[in-house]
Amino acid sequence: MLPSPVNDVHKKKKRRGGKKEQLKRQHRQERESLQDNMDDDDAEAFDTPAFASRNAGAKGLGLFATRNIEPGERLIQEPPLFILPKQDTMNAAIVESFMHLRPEQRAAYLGLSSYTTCTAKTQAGAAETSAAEDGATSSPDVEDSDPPTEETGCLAEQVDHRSCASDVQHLPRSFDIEKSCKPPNLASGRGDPSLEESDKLELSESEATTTVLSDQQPKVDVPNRNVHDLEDALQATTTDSDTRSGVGDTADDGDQQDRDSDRCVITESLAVHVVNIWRTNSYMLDDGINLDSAGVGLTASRLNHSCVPNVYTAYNSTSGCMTVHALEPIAAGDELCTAYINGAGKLRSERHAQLSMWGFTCTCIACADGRDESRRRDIKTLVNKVEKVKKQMLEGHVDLPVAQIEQTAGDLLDQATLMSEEGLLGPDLADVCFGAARCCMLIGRREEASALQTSGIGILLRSYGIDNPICIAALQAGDLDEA
Ligand SMILES: C[S@@+](CC[C@H](N)C(=O)[O-])C[C@H]1O[C@@H](n2cnc3c(N)ncnc32)[C@H](O)[C@@H]1O
Repeated sequence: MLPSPVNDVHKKKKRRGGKKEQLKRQHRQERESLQDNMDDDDAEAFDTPAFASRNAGAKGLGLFATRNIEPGERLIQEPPLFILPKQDTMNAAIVESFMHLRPEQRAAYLGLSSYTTCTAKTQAGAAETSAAEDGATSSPDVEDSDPPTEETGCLAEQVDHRSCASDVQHLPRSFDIEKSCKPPNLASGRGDPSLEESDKLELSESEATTTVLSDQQPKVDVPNRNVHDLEDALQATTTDSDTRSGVGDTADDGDQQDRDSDRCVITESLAVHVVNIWRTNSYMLDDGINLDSAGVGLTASRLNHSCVPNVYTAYNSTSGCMTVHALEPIAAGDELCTAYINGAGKLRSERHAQLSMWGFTCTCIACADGRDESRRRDIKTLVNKVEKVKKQMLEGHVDLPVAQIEQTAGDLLDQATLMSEEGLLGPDLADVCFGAARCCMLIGRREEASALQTSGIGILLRSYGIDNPICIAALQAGDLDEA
């Protein structure tokens, strides 16, 4: 369209519309160019990842920084292979989701490490052996780790809210936790001779039978030996169907070929392995509001645990991606570690009890022998102390005595300081800041409240990234400029 003189005059008039307009335009341009730069940086960051996967000694594989990393840098952004609602993380749902993956995804999934907490009724030994053969360096001798304090190895307090390795509470009602989830020595029958074969059931009868994801019969008869055999068989199933199709296939043949290559034969042992991989690698998909879904991300699955994590794993419910962000500066060569559990207010023995679900004893800096635990103990005391008041405030009690709110503000500030000193820099710290901000606000300490709110938002931005709905909501609620 040719420029119209009328439009031109109008534009000029508009342009002359005052300095305010000009400033606004300038700001908009600055914002746009900043956004462009950010996009470029992101593209660059994902072209050349800031980390590489390599051997992490006794931990198996791990992810290590290949260059210096800034706090808040997004390191991983990947859609989970599959997601399950938390209340549905039954074995059958896990196995079914696995069967619906594409063959190459199934192969990648089976390449993840698996700690054998659960074994098949008829194959207790085989499943355990296969996990070890599978390079699951995460399956140490149980004698080496803290012994579980109950015969089952599954304590109520081992149920964590961050990850699903300890999803025992979400197993089907008919599922007997006492019998189903055992450390490997018990499961294999080696550790407890009194254990009956029937006690070794992991999958319920209906879940454990051979299942075929196709209306046709499997072309490969899968022997119940170990997971490597099963993987080979799985591979053979797809290869067989691949080689069957020849030149000159019709479109129908193509469809048939697609269906064939999707075919997946599941035996009891493979099903158990699939479930154990889920238990070992799935994350609660923390979108900052709900923790009611879980998923497995191929890259994030290689992150090992530290009780002083330097990265945070989250879920962006808008993009549908799992994300991993740096919580602090990470030097080239350092390992990227996330926290499998929420261990802020927990002492080493409590953390270790929870982590036994993944089959290792943590040796991170916070777990080192002789490490002074007084700071964690103080955090624990404060967490318990403020819990009641926090609950009352969340329930909308505005008539709390000022002295009590002042005391709570002080306690939360102390907790935030201790957590920062302990290197606990994730969203839990943000929660403490927001709690303290709310207390300060209630007693008229507005400036302090605003500073705490800003710190909390900064932590959320570093942990989740600016495009995560939780950050967008926090920015809308808080002070945009200061954040
Ligand atoms: C989600 S996978 C992590 C990646 C795994 N290392 C691999 O090779 O694929 C979890 C398993 O890694 C191992 N692991 C993770 N953190 C560890 C740690 N701090 N110390 C020892 N082993 C660890 C355990 O065997 C655990 O069951």
